[in-house]
Amino acid sequence: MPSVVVHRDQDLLAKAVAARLVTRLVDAQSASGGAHVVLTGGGVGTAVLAELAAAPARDAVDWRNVDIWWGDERYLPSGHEERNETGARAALLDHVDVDERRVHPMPASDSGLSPEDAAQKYAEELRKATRPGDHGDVPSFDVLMLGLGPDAHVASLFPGLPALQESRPVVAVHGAPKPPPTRLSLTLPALRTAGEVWIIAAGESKAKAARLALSDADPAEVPAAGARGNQRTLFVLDQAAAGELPPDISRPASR
Ligand SMILES: O=C(O)[C@H](O)[C@@H](O)[C@H](O)[C@H](O)COP(=O)(O)O
Repeated sequence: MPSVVVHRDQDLLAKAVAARLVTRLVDAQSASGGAHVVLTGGGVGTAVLAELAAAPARDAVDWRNVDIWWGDERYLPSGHEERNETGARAALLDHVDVDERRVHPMPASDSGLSPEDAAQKYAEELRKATRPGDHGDVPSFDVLMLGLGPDAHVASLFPGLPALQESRPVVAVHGAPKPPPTRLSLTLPALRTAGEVWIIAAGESKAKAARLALSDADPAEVPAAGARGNQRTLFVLDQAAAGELPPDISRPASR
């Protein structure tokens, strides 16, 4: 059963998730010597990274010992301002001492690869990073962050699209309703290899999606309902996004 934490507003939510991420990465590094984190695009996901860059405890994380992945990417040229990688670098990665060999952006459209071949290339990069004890062809991500669309999409898994039926770990997405139409995305099976999945959403426009995502709805129609970690699933919402949840779980953590 997913847990739900509600914060007063979007700004406090981003700060609180940044603090939670520091602790999660430090705990993972202490336990296993390294950490695998999957970043998300979108406004809230990028705001979390910016708050992390500014967080006093930021450098409690050994940034050279973190593998950084993406849950999805817009299929645009490298460096394009709309790429999730571009936003993540500006918000955080350019401000911490990461080991570039362990930063794993999804291929860009100027790679010369078709979206399908780009997806296959990323799947191969994921497979090469697996360690003994991982589940299948994807590393056991310590934490995988997801933004939430008003239609309950996560990553680039949009309701009704074929990507939701995929068993492969990475797919090309065409005809995405959120521009740009061509994207790359981890699939639900790949998301589920994560120890912890955090779904992060703010704003009234996400309230219905959050309610549906917490139900046992069909992931083909409500993709976020299929986004579950194998140890923990956490919804971190602001009060507005929690507005359609029962009072006993939509109580804010702080006023
Ligand atoms: O590439 C993307 O657009 C994101 O991966 C997407 O899944 C995003 O996280 C949600 O659409 C929420 O976006 P907002 O937080 O900006 O509402």
